[in-house]
Amino acid sequence: MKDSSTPDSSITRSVKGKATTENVNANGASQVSEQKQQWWPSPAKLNIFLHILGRFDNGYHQLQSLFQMLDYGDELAFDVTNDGKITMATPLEGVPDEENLIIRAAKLLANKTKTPFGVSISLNKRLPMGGGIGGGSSNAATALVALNQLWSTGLNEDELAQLGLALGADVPIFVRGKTAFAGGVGEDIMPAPQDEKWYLVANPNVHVSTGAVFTHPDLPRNTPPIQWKDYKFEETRNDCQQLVANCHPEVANLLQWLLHYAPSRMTGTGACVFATFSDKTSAEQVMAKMPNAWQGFVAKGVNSSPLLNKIEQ
Ligand SMILES: C[C@](O)(CO)[C@H](O)COP(=O)(O)OP(=O)(O)OC[C@H]1O[C@@H](n2ccc(N)nc2=O)[C@H](O)[C@@H]1O
Ligand SMILES: Nc1ncnc2c1ncn2[C@@H]1O[C@H](COP(=O)(O)OP(=O)(O)OP(=O)(O)O)[C@@H](O)[C@H]1O
Repeated sequence: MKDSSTPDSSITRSVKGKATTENVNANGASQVSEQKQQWWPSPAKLNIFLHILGRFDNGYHQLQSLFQMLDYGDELAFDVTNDGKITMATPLEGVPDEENLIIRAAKLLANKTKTPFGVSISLNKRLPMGGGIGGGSSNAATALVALNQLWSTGLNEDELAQLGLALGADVPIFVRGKTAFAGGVGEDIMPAPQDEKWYLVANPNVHVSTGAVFTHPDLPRNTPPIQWKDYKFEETRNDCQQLVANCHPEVANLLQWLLHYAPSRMTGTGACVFATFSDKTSAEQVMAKMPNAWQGFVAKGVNSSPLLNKIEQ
C-alpha cells in the first residue's frame, strides 16, 4: 500500500509539484512562500459493529459502534489565499461545490472564526462515495483540522468536533482521529485501542443512501446497550446489514463470498463490506481472488489516524 502522505502519480501530474502557499503566522499576518504541496490525509473508517438502540426526537438514531480508523483514504491539499474565497481546485464529479462537505466545512470554520483568509482546495479521491467508510465526513474533518492550523484560527479539538457535528454525525470521530467506541448519534466517543488487524474492504458497486436505511420501517431499532468492557466481535452485529442485504442482492453476494475466507461484515449503512485478517498477505491473497465485478483495497487498522499523526508531528 502507498504511503498516505504521497499523492497518486495521476494526481501529482494534475497539481504542481511546487505550489505557492500562503503561510499565516501567529500574529495573523501572512507571508507567501514557495513550498512543496502538502497533502493532508483523510482516512477511511470501519464500523466494526453497529447497534441501533433507539431513535431520538429529531429522527436521528441512538447508536453504539466501534469505529476503527484505517491507514488508507483520500488526501487533501490547501493553497491559502488572501482573498477570502473558498474554492475547490478539483471539483468532485456529481457533487456541486456548495454541497461538497469540504467546502461546507471550510465555510463553517471561516464564519465561526471570521478569518480574512481564503483557500483553494485539491482533493485526491480514492474512497468510494456512499460506501459506509466515511469518505465525505473524513474529508470535512480533514478540512477543519488542516485549515484551523493553516489559518491559525486556534480552535481546540472539542470546538472542532462540535463544529463538525453540524456537518454530519461521523465528522467528530474523524476530528478526534482515534479508534473508539461511540454512543449517542456517533459523537460520544471513548478511545478504545484495538489489536492491529488487516482489512480487505470490498465495494459491491451499489450505492446505499444512509438516509433511506435510517428511515426504513424494517430497520431494527431496539438492540439492548452493551458494556464496552464486555465487547466481543462475535457477540455484536451490524443492525443495518440484513435490511441492506435484502434490498441489494450484490451486498448479500459479496458478504457470502467473503465469509468463505474470513470473518466479514458490512460497515455503516453499506454498501462496503470488510473481511478481517491477522496479516496483510492473507488479505491481499483474497483480494486477488475477488471477482472483477467488485473492487477493494487492503488497509491496516490503526489506533491513531494518519491525520492525528500528522497534527501531532
Ligand atoms: C451510520 C454511520 O455511517 C455510522 O458510522 C453514521 O452514523 C452516519 O453518519 P453520517 O453519514 O455523517 O450521517 P449524517 O450525514 O449526519 O446523516 C445522514 C442521515 O442518516 C440518518 N442518521 C445518521 C446518523 C444517526 N446516528 N442517525 C440517523 O438517523 C439521518 O436520517 C440523516 O439524515
Ligand atoms: N467530499 C465529499 N466526499 C464524498 N461524498 C461527499 C462529499 N461531499 C458531499 N458528499 C456527498 O455525501 C454522500 C455520502 O458520501 P460518503 O462517502 O461520505 O458516504 P459514506 O461512506 O456512506 O459515509 P458514512 O459512512 O459517513 O455514512 C455522497 O453521495 C455525496 O453526495
